[in-house]
Amino acid sequence: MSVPTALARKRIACSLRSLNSSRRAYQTQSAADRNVVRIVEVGPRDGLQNEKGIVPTNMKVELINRLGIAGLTIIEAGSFVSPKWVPQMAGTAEVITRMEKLPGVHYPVLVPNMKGLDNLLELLSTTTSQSVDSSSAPTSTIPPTDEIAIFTAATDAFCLANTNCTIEESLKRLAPVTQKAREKGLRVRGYVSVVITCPYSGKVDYHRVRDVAKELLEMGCYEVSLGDTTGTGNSTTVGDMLDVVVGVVPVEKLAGHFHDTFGMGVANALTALETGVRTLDSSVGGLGGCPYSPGATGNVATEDILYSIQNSKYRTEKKVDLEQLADIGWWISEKLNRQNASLVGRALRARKERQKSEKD
Ligand SMILES: CC(C)(COP(=O)([O-])OP(=O)([O-])OC[C@H]1O[C@@H](n2cnc3c(N)ncnc32)[C@H](O)[C@@H]1OP(=O)([O-])[O-])[C@@H](O)C(=O)NCCC(=O)NCCSC(=O)C[C@@](C)(O)CC(=O)[O-]
Repeated sequence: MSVPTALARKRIACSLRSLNSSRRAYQTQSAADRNVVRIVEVGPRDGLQNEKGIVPTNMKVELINRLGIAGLTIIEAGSFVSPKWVPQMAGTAEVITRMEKLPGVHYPVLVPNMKGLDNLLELLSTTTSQSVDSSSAPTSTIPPTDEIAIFTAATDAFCLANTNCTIEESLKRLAPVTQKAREKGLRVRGYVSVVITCPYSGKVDYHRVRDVAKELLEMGCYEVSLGDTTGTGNSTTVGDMLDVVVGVVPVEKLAGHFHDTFGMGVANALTALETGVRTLDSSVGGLGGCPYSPGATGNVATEDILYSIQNSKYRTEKKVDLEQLADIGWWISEKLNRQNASLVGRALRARKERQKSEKD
């Protein structure tokens, strides 16, 4: 057996420390808490950013409002990115100003650089939206958002295509953004894209995923979402990737973000849950795709994730009305003239129609 080098010994010690701290945090939670799954609904952002046409602001606002009423508590509302790069997100300032801000619901927005953060901060300094309780009149003013999401990738090729800079440059760009956002009281979430395969450079080195995720956490992100942007992962590759990452990054700080290109989204989400991940990103009706990941389809559908954990040990913190969510999936799919990509949404509608025709 070979003797580990000093660097390897340091890495092992570091992994053990991280595992022990994860284990301690895990042991202090009750079994019920451990099985609470946070859903981050990304439909209004990841879902709509890839649409061919421009989605009207009214429709975006209605989508966000309906998702909140259905019980979702984290709804990614849009992006403060360059409209030259992603024109579909150009109206985000108006969207987050006009949406109904439900108490207890968070509405993060994507920010790629200091310009995006400054634009958001300017908006926050001048705007507050009404806190609306469905049972009463507006009660107080709450800022439209309390959270940003920054994003980078596990390959330089994707990072360049998506944000015009290498991973290293993006981390340098994002560090002061994170610091300033935190100083202004905003929470910061991080994304690492292409954690399984890259559309430009192929198979991804999972150690790179691990190192970038670690840097984002050290920078000040409270959580890092691992994106299978191309949707090529399966239970084995996602499990292998998580094994590498979780050796160094505490599992409770990770989220899974699975695109459903090969129909593996639910399987990958369940693999992530079994590994200890408790936050999953998904989009209603399986909307979406990344403009810089050719051929990739939308995120795994929120309806499919919720159905997959029904009658299991897992539950969401707040009850989400699955029937209502499925109706939203149908509504937005029809409005966008696209196929509803949620199999659960389709099955629920078919059942409803059968029941109706049996009654008639
Ligand atoms: C990062 C940049 C800006 C660099 O793009 P760049 O061209 O290098 O930037 P620049 O600084 O040279 O600016 C170019 C122009 O954009 C303007 N600009 C510059 N920044 C902003 C801003 N924030 N807001 C508004 N305008 C901005 C800037 O003012 C300038 O305007 P001009 O002087 O030519 O008129 C660009 O590449 C960009 O915006 N990229 C975003 C791409 C994107 O949104 N991709 C999708 C989101 S990531 C994703 O979907 C993956 C994820 C998160 O879901 C996880 C997964 O599935 O993997």
